Order: sequence, then C-alpha cells, then structure tokens
Amino acid sequence: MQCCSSPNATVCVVDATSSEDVSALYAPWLERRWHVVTCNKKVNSGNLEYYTRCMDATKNGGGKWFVEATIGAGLPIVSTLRTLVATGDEIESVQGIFSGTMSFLFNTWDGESAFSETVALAKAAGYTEPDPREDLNGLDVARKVVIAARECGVALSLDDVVVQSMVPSELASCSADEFLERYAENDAAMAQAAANASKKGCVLRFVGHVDVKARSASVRLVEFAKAHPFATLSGADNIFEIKTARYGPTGGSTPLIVRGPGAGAAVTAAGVFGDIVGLAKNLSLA
Ligand SMILES: NC(=O)C1=CN([C@@H]2O[C@H](COP(=O)(O)OP(=O)(O)OC[C@H]3O[C@@H](n4cnc5c(N)ncnc54)[C@H](OP(=O)(O)O)[C@@H]3O)[C@@H](O)[C@H]2O)C=CC1
Ligand SMILES: N[C@@H](CC=O)C(=O)O
Repeated sequence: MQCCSSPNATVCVVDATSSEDVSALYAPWLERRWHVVTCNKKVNSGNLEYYTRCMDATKNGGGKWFVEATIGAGLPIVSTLRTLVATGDEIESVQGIFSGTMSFLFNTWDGESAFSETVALAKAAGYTEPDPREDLNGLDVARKVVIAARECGVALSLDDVVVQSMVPSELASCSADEFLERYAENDAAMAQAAANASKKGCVLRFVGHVDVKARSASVRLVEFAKAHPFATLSGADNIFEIKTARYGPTGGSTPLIVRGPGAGAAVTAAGVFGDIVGLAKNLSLA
C-alpha cells in the first residue's frame, strides 16, 4: 500500500472489510509502526502464528492494534476481558449469544413460518456476514469464541472449537446467491427442531461457550426455558455472561453480564470509531 510522503507521518489503517487480502497486511503495517483499527475478525481469530506475529509487533514498539468491534460490535467485550485479566481476576468461562444474526433469527422467527425468510430479513438489516453461511454454519460465532478465548489467555484456534452447523452439507459449497435461493430446503428441519423444543416449553438459541479452565470451546444450538436470560433477548442483541473468581458462583456473586445490540452498521461503526478515538487519546492527539 502506498501512503504518505513523510516516513514519520502517523498512519492508522481502518479495516472494515472481511477480506484476508487486507488482513494479511496487518503484520507488515504494525511492524512499520502503522496503527490498525479493525472490525475484521480474520487475524485475531485466525492462524495462531500470524496472530502472535501481530501481537508481538504491537507489544514490541510497533503500531497499536485495536480490535474491539470484532466481538459484540460496539459492546465493550475486549476491553472488559482485558481489564479483568489486567486486574488479576481469573476468568472461568465466557458464554452467551455472540451473533447478532443468530440472535435476530431466533428472537424473530415464530418456529412455524419459513426460517429461510427470516434469514433474508437478517441479511437485509445488515446483520449477516457478506456470505450469511458464515453466520449459519457457526463460523462467525466460532471466530468470536476464539477471540474471547485468546483475550482470556487461552491460545485456541478455530479447529479447536466444536461447532454445530445449521447449513446442510449439500449447500456448503455453492455460491452465496444459490445458497440464499435454496436455503428454504432446510425449513422443514428447522421447524421440526423448534417444535421439539416447544413441546418442552423451551426455545432455541445459538450459543458460544469458552471454558477457560478446561481450555475448550463450543458453538451449539441449545434449548432454553423461556424465562432464561438467553431466551429473553430482542432484535440483534448479544449477551455475554462472564464468570470469574470475582464475578460468579466461585466469588459468591452473580456473573458479569454485558448485553445489547451486537450487529448492524451503527453499532459496528461506533465500535470502530471508539477505537479510533482511543488511539488518538493514546497518541495524545485528542
Ligand atoms: N455487519 C455487522 O454487524 C458487523 C460486521 N463486522 C465485520 O465487519 C466487516 C464488514 O462487514 P459488513 O460491513 O457487514 O460487510 P459488507 O459486505 O457490507 O461490507 C464489506 C465491504 O468491504 C469491501 N471490501 C471487500 N474486500 C475489499 C478489499 N480487498 N479492499 C477494499 N474493500 C474491500 C466491500 O466492497 P465491495 O462491495 O466493493 O466488494 C464492502 O464495501 C466484516 O469483517 C464483519 O465480520 C463486525 C461486527 C459487526
Ligand atoms: N455477522 C455478525 C456481524 C458481527 O460480528 C453477527 O451477526 O453478529
């Protein structure tokens, strides 16, 4: 990338794509002391060696790397986990609904109408990944699970996460457009799963879970009683339940909960802009 005539200029690259062509440049940017603000999850949930190279660059005098919007969009998840770790708390688990798309789908769908039509609504609202299969197959939540685990000091990779996909194997490799046209083929299976849950007085929710102590993680469709906090969200809300030595049963307390909209243009832009303001303050420019 060509940029700036002065070698001493302060440079901040803001990555609002989901492109690996872009994220593959983070390490050289950070190593030349360019700062990176991103909502693209490809590096902090990706190849561990490359992630470590970026972390090492930022720790060893390189540019600063801000990633708050990669999990929970504008919600304070990375900053909360970092504060807990920095203040000596011991994080035991992080569990919840980490996807705005999946939250919207199960908060909005009535269990009887076509599930695939609710997917089209989520895409139109700007909640989904550019290819909505990355939400439905659990990959987006798995990425967030890896991001949360790494922030808790557990060096997991995507391959370590046990993931339940909601994309039938025959639709896994067609084009995104063909997938959207054909996802209705899965409506009957979804209606059956919702009916099974409903018979038990439950609803379906798509849950990410990091067990910090066991150093393991999963992404699963789970049945919850209708009064459970995970069952009472609305819209594209995310919920993160963080259990630690201070917050949670071990500390004789309730868990720390962060809840609110976790996808959509406005809240994602707010997360990115918050990081840009944080960088400016850090550099004494604001
Ligand atoms: N949507 C949300 O609520 C949230 C999204 N994110 C993350 O934000 C990122 C963007 O998501 P979203 O805005 O929904 O996706 P969109 O598809 O709406 O936007 C992606 C944009 O990136 C551009 N782009 C893609 N590749 C390149 C490239 N190589 N160089 C320059 N521009 C490129 C696209 O341009 P073009 O159309 O011309 O290809 C498009 O404008 C993703 O990484 C996503 O995970 C994070 C938190 C929440
Ligand atoms: N597709 C993602 C966007 C934010 O990360 C989601 O639905 O949560």
